[in-house]
Amino acid sequence: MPTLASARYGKDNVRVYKVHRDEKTGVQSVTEMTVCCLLEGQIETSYTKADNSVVVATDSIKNTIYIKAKEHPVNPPELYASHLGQHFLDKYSHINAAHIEVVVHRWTRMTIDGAPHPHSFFRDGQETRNVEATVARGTGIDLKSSIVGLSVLKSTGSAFHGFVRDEFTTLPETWDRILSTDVDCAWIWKRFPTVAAVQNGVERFDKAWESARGIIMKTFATDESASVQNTMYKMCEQILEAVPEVDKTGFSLPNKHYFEIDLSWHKGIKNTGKDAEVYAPQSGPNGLIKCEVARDVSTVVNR
Ligand SMILES: O=c1[nH]c(=O)c2[nH]c(=O)[nH]c2[nH]1
Repeated sequence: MPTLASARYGKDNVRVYKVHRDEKTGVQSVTEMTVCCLLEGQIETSYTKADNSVVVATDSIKNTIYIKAKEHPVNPPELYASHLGQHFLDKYSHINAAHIEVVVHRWTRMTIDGAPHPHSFFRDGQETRNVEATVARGTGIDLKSSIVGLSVLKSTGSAFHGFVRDEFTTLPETWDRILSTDVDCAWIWKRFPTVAAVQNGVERFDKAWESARGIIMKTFATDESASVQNTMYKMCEQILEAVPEVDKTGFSLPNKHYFEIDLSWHKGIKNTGKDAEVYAPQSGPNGLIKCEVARDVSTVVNR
């Protein structure tokens, strides 16, 4: 007999903008985010028996996302996601877990005539700050924070040699190459028992984001990279060192290739090896290198 093996539902792609107006200074600050909120619980009969009495309408879930953004700070997103998820458990006894995803888009304050502008912003890249929160009855709050879509490139200081050479290999070894990727870096927090525990010491979330972003940039720039694998591992080690409340961190990095172009067919132009200046950036295929690094073995076993 078929059995409902898993079920969750809710609203995705809810776009929210919130402004904070400092009445004293006249300075305004803005946050734009995209929210997904999915619920789990005793909702089986809505699937199996057409019983809508257990369904909190996804339209109501969308409304709740707005109301909670009005009632609570939306920064840091870890705190907002925790408040939002906890609400569904407090309000509906048959809901056992809320899965919240928040994507925060960049609105960076403009500098005009050398001074920060009080109410004008620009989008300085597609990078987002993301949070996934699972708020579960009797368990607590699991938070995963991430940086997604931070595009970086270095024009030297990267090598790749010593890899397997066999009858499938055409790639030459290189001691000097372009390295470029779109950083997707996540860090998983030790479980929080309550929203109050998330709130207590809430500065930890912005500090961790700043630390991770700084470590990623500095390591990418300064490491004499032997491979994407080794450089990302070095970043993970430093993030775990910098943020003691994080159990595990990891990366998913595309290796965006830039191919040399042999232009010798045109007047004998030299454009390869040490003479390479004009390259062809590739859209695909790309390498894709992932890893997770845990603080200790017990974390690997438990999660
Ligand atoms: O840093 C790299 N890691 C690889 O695994 C790999 N494979 C490849 O073709 N180029 C690269 N570069």
